[in-house]
Amino acid sequence: MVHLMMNAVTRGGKRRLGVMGGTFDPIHHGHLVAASEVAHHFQLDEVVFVPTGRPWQKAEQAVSAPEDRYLMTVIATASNPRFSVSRVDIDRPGPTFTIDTLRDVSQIYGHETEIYFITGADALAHILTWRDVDELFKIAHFVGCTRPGHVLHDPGLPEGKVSLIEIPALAISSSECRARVGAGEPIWYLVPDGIVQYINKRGLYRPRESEGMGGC
Ligand SMILES: Nc1ncnc2c1ncn2[C@@H]1O[C@H](COP(=O)(O)OP(=O)(O)OP(=O)(O)O)[C@@H](O)[C@H]1O
Ligand SMILES: O=C(O)c1ccc[n+]([C@@H]2O[C@H](COP(=O)([O-])O)[C@@H](O)[C@H]2O)c1
Repeated sequence: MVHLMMNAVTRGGKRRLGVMGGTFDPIHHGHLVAASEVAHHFQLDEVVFVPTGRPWQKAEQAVSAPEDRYLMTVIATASNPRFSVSRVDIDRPGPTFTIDTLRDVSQIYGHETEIYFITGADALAHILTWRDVDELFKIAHFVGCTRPGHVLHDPGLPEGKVSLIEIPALAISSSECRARVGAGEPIWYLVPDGIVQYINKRGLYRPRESEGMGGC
């Protein structure tokens, strides 16, 4: 079910592009289901996943190499013809701001494209802290996905610029996946099979001494 905070999203026969930004460390089925549900409800022609380069609000935490996160995103989305992955954020030097993501994407896809920025309810709650927030709402419509454990307390979002969509609850997070791998617990079926294999192959999320001692 879709809860619209505005009554209608303009259509006008334009191409509709979903943009899903995230750290994707690693990408998991929560991300993929959210993108799929938003694509279905808003009849998006394509969803482009954009792994962050340097997520400035996660500066305090260790984040895997951009190239690993990019490759995992490619692997996870490869089987869906409507999903693609962009390098714009990982190739841009400096901290990642969504305003730059949206400017780059709209330049690549052209101004005849309506952009829907897909994000979780947790991220949306902090959107007013994002760089050039007023400009963001001029470039894209924002779609906030409900996420288990996160209730959106409207921080004062502009009317008509944001929609909320309830998606099937998948209580998965990247941090939980990383913790499970670190503890030697399985992440099969929380992430696509190819991601389990990529994490094993690259030894991601493991304490150094246990490297090579088994699979996820
Ligand atoms: N299970 C989920 N359901 C719905 N949205 C999700 C889910 N997991 C993540 N998201 C959303 O996807 C976007 C990108 O998420 P991100 O890459 O930071 O993953 P994460 O699981 O939130 O990571 P971490 O646990 O490290 O914070 C965010 O907007 C986030 O809210
Ligand atoms: O533009 C900003 O200031 C900004 C601040 C925090 C997060 N974001 C974006 O929000 C998306 C989700 O981020 P994260 O860290 O929850 O994976 C991702 O595309 C980030 O670039 C953007």
